[in-house]
Amino acid sequence: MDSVGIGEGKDAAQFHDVGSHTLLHIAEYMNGLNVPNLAKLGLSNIEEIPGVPKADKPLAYYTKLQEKSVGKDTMTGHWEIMGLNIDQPFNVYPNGFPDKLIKQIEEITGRKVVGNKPASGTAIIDEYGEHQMKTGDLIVYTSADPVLQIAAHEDIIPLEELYDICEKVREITKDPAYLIGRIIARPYVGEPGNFTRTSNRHDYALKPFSKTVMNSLQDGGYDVIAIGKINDIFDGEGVTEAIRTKDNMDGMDKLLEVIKKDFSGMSFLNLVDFDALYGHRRDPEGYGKALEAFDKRLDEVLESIREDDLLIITADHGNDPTFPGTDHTREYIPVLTYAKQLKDSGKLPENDTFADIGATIADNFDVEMPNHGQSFLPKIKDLNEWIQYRTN
Ligand SMILES: O=P(O)(O)O[C@H]1O[C@H](CO)[C@@H](O)[C@H]1O
Ligand SMILES: [Mn+2]
Ligand SMILES: [Mn+2]
Repeated sequence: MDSVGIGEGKDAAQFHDVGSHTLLHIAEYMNGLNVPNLAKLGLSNIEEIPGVPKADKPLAYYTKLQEKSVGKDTMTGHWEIMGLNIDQPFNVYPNGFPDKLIKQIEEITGRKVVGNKPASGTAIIDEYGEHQMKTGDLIVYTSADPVLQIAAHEDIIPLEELYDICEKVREITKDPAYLIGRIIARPYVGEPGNFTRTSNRHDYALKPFSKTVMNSLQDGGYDVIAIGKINDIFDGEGVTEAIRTKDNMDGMDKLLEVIKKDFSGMSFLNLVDFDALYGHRRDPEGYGKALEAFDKRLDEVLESIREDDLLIITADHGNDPTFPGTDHTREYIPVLTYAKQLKDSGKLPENDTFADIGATIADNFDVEMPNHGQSFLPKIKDLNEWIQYRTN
């Protein structure tokens, strides 16, 4: 659940995020969230969320985790979940990108650049879209995240060309001096005053700085099925199959297809709408409705998972839609760990790294453990019974 944080992290002050709480503030705004599946798994046992009854006997083992890495962006969050600790932050560009880079982009693309500042993606196309339609200039912008985004009208700069431009910009910014996490193609359509972005967005990320649990799984001969943005976030590292999605509901459809097929390993789904359509847009109502729609689809997930499947529901950072600004918030992430075979449930330790999740997965498959994180498995009481079950 991209950006579904559960309260300010211990170090929120360093990120100017004191008081942020994505789940709580959405639930307050909605006068209570209607998420019965998350409720029975134990969401309010982590921390009470308005409208979400605390389960007497939650189905899941639950906790919240503090981020260890020095960033609150998507790549940092996901990489940490898969066992890394990013102690050297990516670069951010609050005053835009250096002239030298902009000139280089103009040279290799033969197009002029406009924008070159931090902006919200919908606002920047309102500002420069009409100009782009007239001139074919590239709209380059960034945010509080380490991203270089290029917005282009699909009728003016064809998708193929936009992707090609982004690949080239990715190449020239691999120089460690830049340390830009992602180059992102942001295509849109429509007329001035009525532009909309399309699902043809494409991210070109740096490769993870070292081996992740996904690489360990792949090396161990397991499948790693990436659904949604996951393949981009890891630049394909450790991914054995990548499935693209159009939106959250399509992501849930694809997840259900994967759950029903025969494979051995991990499937990793990212639901980005929470973040992109509602968190950054500061739309608590849309966010709340999206959480409720997600929860409805959990009916099917809880039904379809097999006896030997382990389901982990979590997030990568916060994005409190009631907080000032339009950026991510440094928050704890919720963790719900469920398997049909588990007869017990309870609280897991509140550790200081998201890497506990990757460590749990590596431990589960008995592949190389990451350098960070501790597996939950020893804390899960009836695990022996479960392991016996799944190895039979
Ligand atoms: O405002 P938009 O274009 O949605 O950009 C958002 O999307 C970027 C990548 O997730 C974030 O860095 C944030 O800036
Ligand atoms: Mn994210
Ligand atoms: Mn985001």
